[in-house]
Amino acid sequence: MHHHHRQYSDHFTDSPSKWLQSPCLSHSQSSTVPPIASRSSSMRRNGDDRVSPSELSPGLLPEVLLRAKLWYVSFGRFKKLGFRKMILQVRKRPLNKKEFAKKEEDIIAIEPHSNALTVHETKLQRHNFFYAVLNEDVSNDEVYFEKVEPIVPLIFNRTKATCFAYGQTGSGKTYTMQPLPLKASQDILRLTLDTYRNQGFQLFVSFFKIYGGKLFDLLMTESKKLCMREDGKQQVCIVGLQEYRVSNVEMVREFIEKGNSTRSTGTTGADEESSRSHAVLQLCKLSFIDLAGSEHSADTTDSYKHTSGDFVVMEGAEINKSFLALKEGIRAPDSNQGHIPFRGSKLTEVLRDSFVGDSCAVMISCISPSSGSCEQTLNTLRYADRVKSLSKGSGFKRYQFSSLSNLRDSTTMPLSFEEEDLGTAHRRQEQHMIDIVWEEMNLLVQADQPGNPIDDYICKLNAILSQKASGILQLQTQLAHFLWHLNDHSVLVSSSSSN
Ligand SMILES: Nc1ncnc2c1ncn2[C@@H]1O[C@H](COP(=O)(O)OP(=O)(O)OP(=O)(O)O)[C@@H](O)[C@H]1O
Repeated sequence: MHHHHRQYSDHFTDSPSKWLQSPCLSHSQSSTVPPIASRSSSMRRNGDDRVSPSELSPGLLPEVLLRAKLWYVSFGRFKKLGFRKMILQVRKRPLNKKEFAKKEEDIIAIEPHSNALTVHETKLQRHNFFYAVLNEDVSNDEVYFEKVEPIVPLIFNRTKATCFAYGQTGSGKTYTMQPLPLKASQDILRLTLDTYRNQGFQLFVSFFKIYGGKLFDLLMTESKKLCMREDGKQQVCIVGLQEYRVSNVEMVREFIEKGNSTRSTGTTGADEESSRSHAVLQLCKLSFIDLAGSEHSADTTDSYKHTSGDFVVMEGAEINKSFLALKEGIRAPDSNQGHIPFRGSKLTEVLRDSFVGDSCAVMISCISPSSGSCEQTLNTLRYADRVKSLSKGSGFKRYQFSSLSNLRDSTTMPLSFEEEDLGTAHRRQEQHMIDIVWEEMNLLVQADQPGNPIDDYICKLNAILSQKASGILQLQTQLAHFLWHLNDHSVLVSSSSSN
C-alpha cells in the first residue's frame, strides 16, 4: 500500500481544485518519518464497512448533496442574523453493567418527539432541558446520518466543518466519535470520485492530541511534541505534524487505529491521560474532536489533589480554559470583527481556522444516564445551554457580549423548567417564544445604540418570567407583547442606524 506524504509546496494554493488538499493546519517542515506500515488483514476489526474506491457507489450522492443543501439553508437564518452555523445534539448512552450492578437508576427521561429531556435528580427535584436528543437506542450510524453526513459535502465548498464530542469521562464521547471520521472519509472519497471527479481533490489525514497545553502527533510511533506557529498570513501552522494522503477507507481506519493506540499508551499512561487530552482528527477541512472529560475542568480541581500534584492541577486549569475558550470561540464572529479570544487555550488557537469565516460545527454532548453521574450530567447540559445561547449571540463586541451573558445570568428563567404540571407542548411553545425573545434581544444588543434600554428590557423580561407559575397562557401572552415591543424597537434601531 502506498502512503503519500503531503507535498508542502501547495499548502496555500488558491486553486479551487486543490482546495481540499489545503489543510487548516499546515506545516513548515517536510516529513522525515516513514508512514505507518500496512497492517495485516487479521488486525482489521470488521470488514463490513471496508470500502475500496472501486466499490464506491455514486447512487446516494444526490441525496447526500440535497441534505447538505437543506442543512445549510436552514442555517442561513442564523447567518442572516450574524449567528454562527452551529448545531447542538445531546446523546444519552445506556446504563452499563457496572451501573446495573451498583443498582444505579436511569435518571434521564427523553420525550422523543418534543426535544425535551428531564433529569430526575431526586423524586421531587427534576430539571428539564430542550435539545435535539438522541436516545440510548440510537445507533452510531444514525448519529452519522443525522448530524455529520450533511456537513461533509460542505468542505468541497471551502467551508470548514468541526464535530465535537463533549461530556464527562465514560459518557460515550469516544464511542460516538470513533466511527464518524471513517464514514465521513467514505463519503468524501465517494464525492471526489463522482461529483468532484477530475478536479484534483485529494484527501489527507492528520491526528494529534492536546495534552497539558502541548501538542503531540498521534500518527508518529514516538508521540512527538509539536510546536505551533503563526505564519506571515496569520495561518496556524503545526510544525512537524504529519499528514498522510489516503485513497481508501481502509487506510483511514489504519491511521485512526494507530492514533488511538498512541493516545491510550501515551507518556503518563493509558486512560487517565486519554480522558485528560483533546484528540483532534482532521480530514482536510473537516475536524473531529474528542474533547477531554468535562469533569476535569475548573470547579472539580479538588479531585486532583490526590493524583499527581501540580501538573495535574495545571492540566485541569488548561482543560477548563479550553472549554471556556471553546464557548467563546463558538460565538466568535468573523475575524475582522474585533477581538476573538483564540489565545485563551491551545485548543482554540489550533482551531482558529474553524471559528472564522465560513464554518460550521456540530457539538454532541454525551451524557451518562446513571444517578451517580447526575451532577456531571447537569453540568454537561448546562454547558450545552451556554453554548446554545452563545452560538445565537455571535457578532457582538466583547463588552457587549459580556453584558448579554450577565443578562442571561440575571434573568430568573434558565432554559429549564421545574414545574411538573406544564404539558410538553406548552413547554415547547414557551421555549420557542423565549428563543425568539432572546434572538431579538441579541439583535438589540448588537445594534448597540446609545440609549438602548436593554436594562429596562431585562427587568421587564424578569418580571414576566417570574410570573410563569401563574399559567402558561398568561405567560405566552405577556411574552408575545414583550416580543412585539422588542420588534418595534429593533425596527427603530435598524432604521435609525441605516440613516
Ligand atoms: N451509545 C452507547 N451505546 C452503547 N455503549 C456505549 C454508548 N456510549 C458509550 N458506550 C460505552 O460506554 C463506555 C464508555 O464510553 P467512552 O469510552 O466512549 O466514554 P468517553 O466519554 O470517551 O470517556 P473518556 O473521556 O474516558 O475517553 C464504553 O465501554 C462504551 O462502549
